Amino acid sequence: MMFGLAKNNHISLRELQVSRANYAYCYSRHITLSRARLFARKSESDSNLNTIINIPRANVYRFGDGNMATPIFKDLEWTVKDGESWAIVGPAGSEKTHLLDMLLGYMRVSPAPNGGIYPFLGLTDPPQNPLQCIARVSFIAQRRAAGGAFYDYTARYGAVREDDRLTLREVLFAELKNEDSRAEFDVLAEKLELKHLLDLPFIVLSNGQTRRASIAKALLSKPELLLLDEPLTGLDINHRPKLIGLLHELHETRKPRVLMALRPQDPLPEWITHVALVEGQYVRTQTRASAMPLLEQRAAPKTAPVEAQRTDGDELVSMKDVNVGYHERHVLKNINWTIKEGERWHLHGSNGSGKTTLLSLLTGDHPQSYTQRHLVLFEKPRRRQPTASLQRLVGCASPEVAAAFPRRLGARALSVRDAIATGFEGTFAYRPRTPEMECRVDELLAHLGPARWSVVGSDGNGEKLTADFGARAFAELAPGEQSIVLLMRALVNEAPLLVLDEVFAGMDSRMIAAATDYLRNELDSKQAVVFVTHWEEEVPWYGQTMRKIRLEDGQATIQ
Ligand SMILES: Nc1ncnc2c1ncn2[C@@H]1O[C@H](COP(=O)(O)OP(=O)(O)OP(=O)(O)O)[C@@H](O)[C@H]1O
Repeated sequence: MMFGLAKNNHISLRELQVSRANYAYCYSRHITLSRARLFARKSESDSNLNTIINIPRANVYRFGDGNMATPIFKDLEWTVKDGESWAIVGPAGSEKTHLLDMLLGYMRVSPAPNGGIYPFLGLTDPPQNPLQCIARVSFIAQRRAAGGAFYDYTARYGAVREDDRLTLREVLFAELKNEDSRAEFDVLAEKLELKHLLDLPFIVLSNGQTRRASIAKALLSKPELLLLDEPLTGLDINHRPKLIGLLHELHETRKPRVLMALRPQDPLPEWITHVALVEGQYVRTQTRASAMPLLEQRAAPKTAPVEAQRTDGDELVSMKDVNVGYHERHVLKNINWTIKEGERWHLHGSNGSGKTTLLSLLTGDHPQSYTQRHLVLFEKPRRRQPTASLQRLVGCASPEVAAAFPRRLGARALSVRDAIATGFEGTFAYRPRTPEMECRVDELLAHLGPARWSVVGSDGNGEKLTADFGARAFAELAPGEQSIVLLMRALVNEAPLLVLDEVFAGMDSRMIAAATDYLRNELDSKQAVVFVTHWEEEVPWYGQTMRKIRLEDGQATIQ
């Protein structure tokens, strides 16, 4: 439930004003030029008329940066013709996001392409405004998602009264332009498998359900171009091909054209004909055939087997016939599950199958954890286990924690070190630290800090890089950096149980490699882990003795 529906909501107001001003200027210039071209164009070739994206050769800067500053992208040359199907692929989430920002007008392209980035929008009279014709849906964690204060993500677990919350139907209906759009709405709800969720409060939708709803909302606004930032993140294995098929269908009919940013390890959809490979300051644009060998090289490295895990530990969690429901809706049905010391679990199942709900019982976040007949957590029935103790006994990183974590700026901003150290108590507030705590934070920063994953980390300057990173404001970090800091927060207390839900979301390949290495080699053999991902090969213990629990429609199968 962390993904807001507002388009581009991670852009600050200042940036938005600047870019709107820039767009207003470009748009009026675009209108003047396009009108002139519209009449002159009869003599132009068809191929010019079919240009969707046009950047002949340019550097790309942040607004406010002069031409002498280091560009975000250098010598970018990119032309997209109508009928071509492009994907932006790159190991670093932030670089792909910058390229999408540029397409949205949030970066300065120098020299500005004659007639604007999107010549095809200038073909009508009057020309269309790019700001209103392009929609972006982003699935990576938003940099300032929670703003300054912590918000109570557990509200979702209450039995929300359905009449006092905005339903999914209401959220989507707000996008309908007229009565005719109703029929399209029905088709879209069917195709994105949202029909059965329409009358639920929007707040209770699972991560995957929220992502599908975000796409529906963007499509109902009828853009000419839909930009999707890592659309496969958090989608279950069945929904991925369905979504990719739907996007293909839309792209073929140009309703709308689709451009998505993918990770190198995501399968490249069959219908993609061209790839813009983003690495550092350079974007290499090429055909699918020439990009494939490079993509295969860059896919996340497979993990090799290490030692078998222990199976003779004490019980940390015991659930018998656990049920969770809201009115007549049963979300968990008679779950029996025991977690012992040292066990490594992969929890998986379709979107909406109940994984987050199950984990919220372990972390004590769910009010119905108190009413279970048999839910024993760390040798005590849940009712006798205070929530504050559970917060210390369970190290947790999840999309919910990421969305709720405070992102204050200014005097009360949490530094990276402060943010990691909140994990000692499992809270979200600053706490003074003992020298031992400082040492533990140092240890984690050495293993998981920028010296391990930053592109400038290997030049012998690791200590300074780590120290500087530790002092930075958490709220100012890129989304992938925030994700790895929140993983460190979950690990810092060396809790007996770790709950790691979609922890790699938004991380770059190098960060994932460092985190995988830590989880495989540095945990105490007594620590138990529940790892949640829709990508089995991402589980650090993939291919080894690993326990699996699968949820389907609220029922568990232990494998
Ligand atoms: N308060 C509530 N009232 C009604 N239904 C709810 C409520 N909270 C959650 N649900 C429903 O419970 C189901 C399970 O949600 P949950 O978030 O546990 O799924 P999940 O397996 O974690 O999914 P995902 O993989 O998409 O994150 C969903 O269908 C969701 O809509």
